[in-house]
Amino acid sequence: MRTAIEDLQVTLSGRTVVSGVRIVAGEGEVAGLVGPNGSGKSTVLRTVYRHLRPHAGRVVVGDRDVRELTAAEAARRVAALPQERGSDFELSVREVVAMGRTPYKRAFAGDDGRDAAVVAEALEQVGMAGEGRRRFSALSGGERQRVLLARALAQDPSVLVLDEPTNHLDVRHQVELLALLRQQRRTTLIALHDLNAAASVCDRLHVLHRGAVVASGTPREVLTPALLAEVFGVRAAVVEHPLTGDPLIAFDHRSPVAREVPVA
Ligand SMILES: Nc1ncnc2c1ncn2[C@@H]1O[C@H](COP(=O)(O)OP(=O)(O)OP(=O)(O)O)[C@@H](O)[C@H]1O
Repeated sequence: MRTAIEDLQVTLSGRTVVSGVRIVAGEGEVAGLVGPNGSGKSTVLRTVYRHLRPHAGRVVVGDRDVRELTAAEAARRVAALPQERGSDFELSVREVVAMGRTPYKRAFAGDDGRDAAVVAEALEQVGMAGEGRRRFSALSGGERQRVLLARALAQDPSVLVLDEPTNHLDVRHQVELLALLRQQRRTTLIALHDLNAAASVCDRLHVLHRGAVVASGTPREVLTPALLAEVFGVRAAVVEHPLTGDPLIAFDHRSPVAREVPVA
């Protein structure tokens, strides 16, 4: 479902943390939010999954402002893998993933066969089939993350919101997760620190810097050496990936550029 973040402003503890943010993710598009620490990526995503209320502006999913939806309607439209990930569920893996089916249930209804099939498929997609009986609290950080992604997939949302989903994942699971997102063709908003991963998985990138969007476009348009120097304070060459043809950023780990260069 098309998702539009319109002129968003968020104020936290009296401080304007993001302002004037406009981001549109078209139907089926993977829209990436990238930017340095503290640039506002999580804050923007939190307004999409209604963890934060905007001070001004709005988030429109399909034809509805997310603030006007009931909790169940919102949960059927938007599922999130937030940065703050619970670890204290005294539940099994399967029970955690089954929580994703809640917005489809009537009060006191039990699991039906379809719910069980959706849960099983979601676990399969994240490579956790066969782990359903394990205690969630006994999993490693990366395993928990995959289970929470399965919960979001089981929610079968129109829009998926992922905040740093590759944190904690080993390289194989990073690659698998990104491939899964590409296959899904589901409208997705994703914050990523790994710019090469962002270049390979995102249709469009939106670069946040000090709470504002300073560039939007395809990865090729956006990820230029000049932008990497200005926004991220790094020296890098952008070449073509020899296997995929995607932009590939080769960082110069020996010499950062001066920070605090004003952005045009
Ligand atoms: N409750 C709060 N009160 C005041 N300031 C806050 C609060 N929560 C976050 N901030 C500030 O808002 C700014 C944006 O934070 P946010 O978490 O959105 O950035 P981010 O781009 O996701 O960062 P990171 O890459 O480090 O995860 C930061 O300067 C942060 O310190």
